[in-house]
Amino acid sequence: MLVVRLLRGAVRHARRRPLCSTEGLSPAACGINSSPRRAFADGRAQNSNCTEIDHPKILITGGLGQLGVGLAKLLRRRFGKNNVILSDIRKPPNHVYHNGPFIFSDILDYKNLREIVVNNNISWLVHYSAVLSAVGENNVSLAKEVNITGLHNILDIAAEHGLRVFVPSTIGAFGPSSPRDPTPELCVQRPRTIYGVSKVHAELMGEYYHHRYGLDFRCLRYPGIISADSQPGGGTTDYAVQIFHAAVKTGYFECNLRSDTRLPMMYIDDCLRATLEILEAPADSLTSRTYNINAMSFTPQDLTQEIQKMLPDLKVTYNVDPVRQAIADSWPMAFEDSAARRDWGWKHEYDLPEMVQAMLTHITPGNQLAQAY
Ligand SMILES: NC(=O)c1ccc[n+]([C@@H]2O[C@H](COP(=O)([O-])OP(=O)(O)OC[C@H]3O[C@@H](n4cnc5c(N)ncnc54)[C@H](O)[C@@H]3O)[C@@H](O)[C@H]2O)c1
Ligand SMILES: C[C@@H](O)[C@H](N)C(=O)O
Repeated sequence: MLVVRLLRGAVRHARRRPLCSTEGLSPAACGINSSPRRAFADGRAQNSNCTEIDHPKILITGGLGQLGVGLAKLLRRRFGKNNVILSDIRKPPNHVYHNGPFIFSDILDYKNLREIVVNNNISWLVHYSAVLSAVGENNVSLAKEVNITGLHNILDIAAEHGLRVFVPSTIGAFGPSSPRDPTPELCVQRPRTIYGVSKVHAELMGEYYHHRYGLDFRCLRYPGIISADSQPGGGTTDYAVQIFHAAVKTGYFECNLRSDTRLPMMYIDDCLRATLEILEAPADSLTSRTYNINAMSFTPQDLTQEIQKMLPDLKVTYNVDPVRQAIADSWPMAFEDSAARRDWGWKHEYDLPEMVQAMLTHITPGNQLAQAY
């Protein structure tokens, strides 16, 4: 009886709402959304209104990692400095603190997260908090807590408040039984890491909430991301960032993956632009809620040779880390991303030579990681 009453209330509420004219609004944004954790409990479901989608107020969780600060910069250029709030559980460096709104937010604290969303009138949520692949294998319970319990909090809050929510997945959501060269959008997903398992869980939960509650869930499976001014957070693809700093600083790098380990990779500018593009894509252009995106694939040997074209003295030796190598050997070697290209016009700009040139241009002696963090 209670459920019937609440559903009737939700239908009445949806009828009272004005029709949305903005193109691309999801059912969530247009008011047929119900949240699992509270709306069914007290009938007070809230919904985004249409103008919030044109002028979103955005919260980025886990924003002090490799990707968050760059994304905040891009989104602030597009939507205004004060409309993008970075959050994390760590203290931001001064340059980040002074560049726009920053707030403490632990995704495991549901009540605090909810207060932040309500008090700041958040309409889009970019969920970047995570424990990455290599760190996750060293601390499975932390990875379960952050990547699974934390995700549940995010999805419930997003559904409750009618938010558009972006959750990145990864090449790590595939495993040794997936086709690896290339890996299609839809295929067997049996990852062998807690990171991968938690990301498959995130994809499926987000898609379930979309169908069950109308949540505007959007997800991209990122390749390994390569960035000049932010450190990677403990993943299997970290070598592809570290090699540049070693090349410029000492001319010597010890690689923890075998020289022939081929993995899909992407320059950060392409990754962040893809994220903005999927966030802005009209809902009716999306035939899926989870997309592969691809740019390039290379081995440590390919990367070394490309860097040596500009820094011929670079020397690389190999000291394989068995944990990272086993992970890399179970991941895609190349990624198939035709659905993203077809549905919302995804197109990468950086292949290996352009990426190497951009990285070495950014990593000048006056612009080292140590100074950025
Ligand atoms: N960087 C990549 O190569 C890559 C590739 C594929 C997918 N991704 C995904 O993109 C997202 C961002 O990646 P990243 O490289 O910036 O990660 P990162 O590891 O560099 O940063 C993650 C951030 O999450 C924060 N965090 C940890 N526990 C938290 C908690 N309880 N509450 C709030 N924040 C918490 C950390 O402090 C950290 O700043 C992640 O979801 C990751 O899985 C990244
Ligand atoms: C690929 C990605 O998810 C991350 N860089 C990791 O290696 O864990």
